[in-house]
Amino acid sequence: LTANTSPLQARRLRRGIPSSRMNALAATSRNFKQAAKLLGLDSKLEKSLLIPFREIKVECTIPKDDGTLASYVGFRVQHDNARGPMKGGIRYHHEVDPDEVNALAQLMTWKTAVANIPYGGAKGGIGCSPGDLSISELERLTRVFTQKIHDLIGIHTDVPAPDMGTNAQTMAWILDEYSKFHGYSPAVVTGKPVDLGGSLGRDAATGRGVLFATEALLAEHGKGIAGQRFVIQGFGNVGSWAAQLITEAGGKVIAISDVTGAVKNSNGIDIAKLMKHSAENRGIKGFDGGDAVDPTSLLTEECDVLIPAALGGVINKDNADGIKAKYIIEAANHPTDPEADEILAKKGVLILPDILANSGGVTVSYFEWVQNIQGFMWDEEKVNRELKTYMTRAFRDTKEMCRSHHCDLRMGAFTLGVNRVARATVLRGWEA
Ligand SMILES: NC(=O)C1=CN([C@@H]2O[C@H](COP(=O)(O)OP(=O)(O)OC[C@H]3O[C@@H](n4cnc5c(N)ncnc54)[C@H](OP(=O)(O)O)[C@@H]3O)[C@@H](O)[C@H]2O)C=CC1
Ligand SMILES: O=C(O)CCC(=O)C(=O)O
Repeated sequence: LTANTSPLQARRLRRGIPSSRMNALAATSRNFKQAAKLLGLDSKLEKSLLIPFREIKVECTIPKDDGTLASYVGFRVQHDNARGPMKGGIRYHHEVDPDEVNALAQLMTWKTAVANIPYGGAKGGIGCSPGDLSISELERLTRVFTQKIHDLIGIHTDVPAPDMGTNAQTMAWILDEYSKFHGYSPAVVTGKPVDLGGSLGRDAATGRGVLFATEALLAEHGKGIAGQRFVIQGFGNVGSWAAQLITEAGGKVIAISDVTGAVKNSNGIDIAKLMKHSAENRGIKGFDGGDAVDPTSLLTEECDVLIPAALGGVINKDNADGIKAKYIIEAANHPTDPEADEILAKKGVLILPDILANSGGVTVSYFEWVQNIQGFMWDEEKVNRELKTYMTRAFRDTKEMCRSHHCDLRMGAFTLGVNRVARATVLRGWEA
């Protein structure tokens, strides 16, 4: 750390995250522009696709439990609605900033198009540390945020869902607060509790989608999940489900980290035991089923498959050269900077990009919304079966774009998503 190190860089360095990550919006827009070039998009259409539909910034002031007032900034960026209502999660994290929310909203537009579900893209967030707030403070914050944005979201306009730091309970509060203004509206959010119309299988969906996408990629190389060694960064909703399902499928998870620490066991970590430990101790730290390792070295551990399932920008020009995995499955959103992409491509590392790899979550959110609108509940087997069909098709369509546009998997997915959104935009008549 030097005198010039910003507070954000300092926090990241202490957690072992290289500080030289690119600005999230610059990185995402760079990938978009490369895809637009490969597709030969009209320059005016290109420009219009990049500009968000609407950016909302609200001040959320709540009384804390101790009677003092606290103020937080909330964002919702609605990026594009050419293919349907805008869709995307709401993140509670101290690093939430407008550029990152913008980038994540844009990624949602391409992701829903890659998954071929009838949505556009959006994302929201509140700059706060959810772990430092009590349950009642979190509820008050969520309700105030909903009061500020309720007339800009809706079943056919913008449908939020959970992301980092939020969960089914957060969605239940949004649903309740929104319903005070608009009448009972379960379809206004997805990822809500099953008792309130949530879908069976949504909680596991992103992790399960990661499993299906990984299976599809490995199968191309004559491999299966069984026998592969996995390293996972993040042990929240996505990371923990991915770890469980990979283990059930015969894969060996040899190292995992969360914000409290990292653990390694070359014989394979007992995930059920780690889940119990993590729930009882609020994190991985202190787990005795392996050796505690430095979280800084987790991403460069020797393994077959690396799954970042936490923050953005963690794989960048500082550490890309040290990565030893043969495959990277992007369960997190934008974990890899474009500069790292170039380094990893030269090393022959294959990257399954976020907008394909983690699209299982939004896909089952779509199933949830459909069930709410139909007033009919699917069984979990049907949800998982349909999810597999959607993930496999998205992988196949991406590979087809790779072949026709002579590009890697990231550009295959970007060209697929951008092309579908561009087609819908032109069909709707974008130039009056
Ligand atoms: N939830 C969903 O359906 C979807 C999520 N995603 C993406 O997946 C990623 C994870 O989201 P989700 O699982 O929902 O979030 P959660 O909040 O449930 O979990 C995040 C996990 O990341 C850990 N983490 C935070 N910072 C670090 C760090 N510096 N090093 C290691 N681990 C860290 C957290 O640790 P701790 O708990 O100790 O703070 C926690 O284990 C995000 O990028 C999100 O955008 C993508 C698609 C859908
Ligand atoms: O389930 C959803 O609607 C969105 C999930 C999400 O935020 C994401 O895919 O990044």
